[in-house]
Amino acid sequence: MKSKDKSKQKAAQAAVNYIRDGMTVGLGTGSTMNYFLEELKHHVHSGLEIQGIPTSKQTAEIAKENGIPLTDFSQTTKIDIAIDGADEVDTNLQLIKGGGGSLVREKIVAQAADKLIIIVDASKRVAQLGNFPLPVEVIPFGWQKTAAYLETFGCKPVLRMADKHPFISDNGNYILDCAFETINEPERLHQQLKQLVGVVETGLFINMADMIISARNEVVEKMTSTH
Ligand SMILES: O=C[C@H](O)[C@H](O)[C@H](O)COP(=O)(O)O
Repeated sequence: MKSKDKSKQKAAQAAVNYIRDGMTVGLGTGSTMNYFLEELKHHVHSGLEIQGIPTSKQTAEIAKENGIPLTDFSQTTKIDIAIDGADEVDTNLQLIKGGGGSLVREKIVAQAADKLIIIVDASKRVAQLGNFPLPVEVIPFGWQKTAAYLETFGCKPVLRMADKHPFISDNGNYILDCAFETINEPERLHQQLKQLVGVVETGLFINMADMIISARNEVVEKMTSTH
């Protein structure tokens, strides 16, 4: 296993310790989360009783294959904890997410959860956000116009493609990957972009993470938020 994968797995294993019997658990999306689902599967098979809320069709499928029980989000009154990956994490626990295109559902589930734990390999930790192009989910209608407005905020938006066609999110939308030179004020930028008609959501997760669990090979580090 490559060192980055080992690190993702270590962080995922550390996060499973926060899951208790009876919890409703938000299940994020991505390769790091897949390690978490693998780990959770073992605990469920050993008797851990949880209900999962998947943040994507992909995660729902993997959870089902692994025998992890899922529940209907619309009928859920409380999510005790959500676990998810991230593309970048800064020193204030602000995040860029959406590399896998699931940012909207991830953010809805994270917002509904009492606690959000982010699991990453340590290479995702940065002093300042912005090296990773910011995913912004947009309505397909007039996306070129939305992209032009986004550009005025100092980025180069690129329409995400999959097999020579625009990538379509689980919500039927497009993703514009917006490369900024750097993001100095993530909260302000998120608010500004959110105001544009056509923007559904940005991949900036501001003041949402309660804990970051990062790993470099065997070494696991935890950062907790004060917000
Ligand atoms: O849309 C995808 C998510 O925000 C992922 O959590 C994020 O892209 C990190 O994915 P990975 O664990 O594969 O690096």
